[in-house]
Amino acid sequence: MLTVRAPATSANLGSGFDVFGVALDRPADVVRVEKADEISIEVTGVGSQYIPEDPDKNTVGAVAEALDAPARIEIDKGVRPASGLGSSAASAAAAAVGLNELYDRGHSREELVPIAAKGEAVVSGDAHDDNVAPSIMGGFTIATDDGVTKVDADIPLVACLPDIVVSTRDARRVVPETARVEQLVETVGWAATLTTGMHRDDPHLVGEGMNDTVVTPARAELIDGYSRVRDAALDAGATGVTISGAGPTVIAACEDGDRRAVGTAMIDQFNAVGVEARVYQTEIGRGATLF
Ligand SMILES: Nc1ncnc2c1ncn2[C@@H]1O[C@H](COP(=O)(O)OP(=O)(O)OP(=O)(O)O)[C@@H](O)[C@H]1O
Ligand SMILES: N[C@@H](CCO)C(=O)O
Repeated sequence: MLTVRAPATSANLGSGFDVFGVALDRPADVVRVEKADEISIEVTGVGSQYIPEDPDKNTVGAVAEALDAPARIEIDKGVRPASGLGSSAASAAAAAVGLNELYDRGHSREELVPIAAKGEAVVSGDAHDDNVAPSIMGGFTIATDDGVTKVDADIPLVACLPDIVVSTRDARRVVPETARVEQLVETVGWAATLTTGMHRDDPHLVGEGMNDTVVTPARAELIDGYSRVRDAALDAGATGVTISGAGPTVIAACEDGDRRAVGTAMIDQFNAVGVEARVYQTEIGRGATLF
């Protein structure tokens, strides 16, 4: 049996809707694959009771189909589903890397990205690459129709996951259909600033670029306490705060020594509105690892 660990990810980062993503050092899914005559899936771990084992409904089933790689697939979930931490993508990324190796398909990591994204289409109706790209390749990724550009960045992060469920499918329904030209201009500025920050390992530039006036305000309505959590994190030293992926996780960039204070401030504010939450003090990490 072959084992793969694929990390949680945070997509969008404010200004990079459906384009930017980062691999998080933790949490992660662990997927084991073994050749078989047909696809079978077993799911254990965090939130496994909400994850279908039917290959037509699980992201890894679509990946096995796309690679023509029937297998017995065991998923040990470390990333809670419907979290905004790329839970469905972590399993898909791990399966893509594992099955590619198991069947010696010879795809590069970049070539595996659109294959793993077929799994995302199963759950959200849309094959966006921004979670699977960093989960497979690691670092900060820019995923466009032309491919994936990766930067190995070193930025401290805090991800605060409240005990609320927001499905990507629902969160995509509230995305506005249009934006004003001024919003386009400011978004380009923030995205360029964030990308420069990643190249320089500068949490201040990254934080400055974690801004968005189009998608994030619409989605914030789905997350109880979002504004107060964001304000408290900034007061505690965060350099930027936004919704992670489709939410409900809230992600903050900060200096190394500020992670604990930022995390505590975020949990306190979720608790103040009656929502339990947990924090991952993390950083940008590596992509899927084969064992
Ligand atoms: N292997 C899998 N792991 C997790 N969720 C899965 C998997 N296969 C199917 N699903 C379904 O996908 C949905 C969760 O995916 P969704 O994209 O909404 O959340 P997420 O991956 O945590 O978020 P985001 O993409 O915003 O970071 C759940 O309905 C879950 O049952
Ligand atoms: N870019 C996607 C990530 C979630 O899968 C979104 O925000 O809807």
